[in-house]
Amino acid sequence: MAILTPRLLRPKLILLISRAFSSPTIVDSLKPSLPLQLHGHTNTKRSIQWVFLGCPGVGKGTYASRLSSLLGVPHIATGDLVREQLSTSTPLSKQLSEIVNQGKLLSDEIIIGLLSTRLEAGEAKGESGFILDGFPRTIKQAEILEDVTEIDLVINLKLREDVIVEKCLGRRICSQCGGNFNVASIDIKGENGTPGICMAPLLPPSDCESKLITRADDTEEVIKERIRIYNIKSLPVEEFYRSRGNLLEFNLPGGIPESWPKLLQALNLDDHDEKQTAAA
Ligand SMILES: Nc1ncnc2c1ncn2[C@@H]1O[C@H](COP(=O)(O)OP(=O)(O)O)[C@@H](O)[C@H]1O
Repeated sequence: MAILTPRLLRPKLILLISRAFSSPTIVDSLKPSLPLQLHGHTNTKRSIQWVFLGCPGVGKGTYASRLSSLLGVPHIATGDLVREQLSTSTPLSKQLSEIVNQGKLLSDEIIIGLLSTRLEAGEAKGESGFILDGFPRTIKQAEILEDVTEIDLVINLKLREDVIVEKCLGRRICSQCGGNFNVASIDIKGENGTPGICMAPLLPPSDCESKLITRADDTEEVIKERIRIYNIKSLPVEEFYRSRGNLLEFNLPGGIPESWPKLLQALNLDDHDEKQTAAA
C-alpha cells in the first residue's frame, strides 16, 4: 500500500473517484424513490454515492451491506480495509494495530491511502458508485471527500449508548468465512417515557460456531474510548452534513427485523425491496 502525503492525497483521490464513478447509473432508476433531492447534483449520469455515519457498533456495516446488495453498489468499509491490513504481518500492520487496539483513529493519510488502493482495485473490476461505511470520520476527511466528489445522501444511525456497548461486546466474526454475528441479547424495558428496546442475537450457522473470534478492539475499555473519540472527532461530521442538508437521521427501533423495513421506508426503497424479492 502506498502511503500518501497530504499534498498527494487530493489529486490521487480526485483521479480515482472521477474515473471510477463516472459510469452508468442506477441513481436514475431510483431517483423518484430517493428520500432527498440529490444535493446540488447536476450530473445524474452516475451511480449512488452514499455515506453511513454512526457510533462504533451501531450497525453501519449491517445496514450498509444490506443496501449494497439491494442496490448493487459496492459497500466500502474502512474498518474492513484496516483489518485486512492488520492481518498481514508487516511493520506497518504492527504500528496500525497499536493505534486501533487503543480505540484511536488512524491518520487521515493512512486511511485515504487504504481507501485509494481499494478504489483502484474496484475501478479495475468496473465498479460504480459506493456506500461508504466508517469514512469520513473527521472533518478533514469530510472536506477531502467533498472536494473530490458529491455525496448524495448521508444516513446517520442512532442508538442509545448503553445498547451500543452491549452490542459491541456481543460482536463475533467467523474466522473462516468472515461473517459478522452478534451474541448479545438486548431487552431493555422502557421507563419514564423512554422507549424500551429489544434486539435478538444474530447467531451464526452451526458451521461457523466453533470459529468465532472477537475483535481485539471490542473490549469494554476500548469500546468506551472509541465512543469518546467518536463524540470528539466524528460528531462534528454529522453537523457538517446536516448543514449541507443531506443528512438522514435514523433512530434504530430495534434489531434487524424491526429496523430494516423501517429504514427502507425512510429511504423510499420499500417498493424496490419487494421488486427484488419478487424477481429472486
Ligand atoms: N475513517 C477512519 N479514520 C481513521 N481511522 C479509521 C477510519 N476507519 C476505520 N478506522 C480505524 O479502524 C478501526 C476499526 O474501524 P471500524 O470497524 O469502522 O470500527 P467501529 O466498529 O468502531 O465503527 C477504528 O477504530 C479506527 O482505528
